[in-house]
Amino acid sequence: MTPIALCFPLRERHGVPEVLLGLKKTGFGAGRMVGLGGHLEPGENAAEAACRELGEESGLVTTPDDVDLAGVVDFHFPARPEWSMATSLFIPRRWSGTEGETDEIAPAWFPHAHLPVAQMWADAEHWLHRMLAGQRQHTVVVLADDNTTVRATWSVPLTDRSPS
Ligand SMILES: Nc1[nH]c(=O)nc2c1ncn2[C@H]1C[C@H](O)[C@@H](COP(=O)(O)OP(=O)(O)OP(=O)(O)O)O1
Repeated sequence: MTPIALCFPLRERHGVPEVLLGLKKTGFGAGRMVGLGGHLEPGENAAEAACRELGEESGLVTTPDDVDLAGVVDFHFPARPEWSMATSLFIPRRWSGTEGETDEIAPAWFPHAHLPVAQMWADAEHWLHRMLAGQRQHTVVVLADDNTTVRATWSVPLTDRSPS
């Protein structure tokens, strides 16, 4: 399983909670709306990677001391095992800067109640809403052989012993 770290800035606009996602323009999952983030670099932990990737993909700046682990999702692609990922989800408590589009991704804010589900991976509904509701869970997603639809998924509360 390749370790991946994602970072989900949250804000409130006119009393409506919003999350920052990004339209992926290149690489794995191009054309989909995803969490900002990516692979860990050698020597990096997941929180460090989440902060670095947030900066590279959106321009927002935060630090590992300012992010909280909000969940873990394992994406299993049995038909393409090399795509399988162990994903740590982080929510930053604070950040600086203004988000902007990069060559890789176009960030955009979405109200929690109006996530762009049609543009997202089909499994996102199984874990993203719960994470946004404050539930810290370890979710396992098994993709079907089309590498797109969901064959199975389950979640357990995140414990200190869950991988991150
Ligand atoms: N089943 C799935 N459900 C989901 O919601 N997001 C998924 C997913 N499978 C992959 N992703 C997302 C998470 C992350 O945003 C992205 C994979 O990480 P990366 O952006 O790192 O990939 P790339 O190879 O394009 O980029 P680099 O890490 O910069 O090399 O795909």
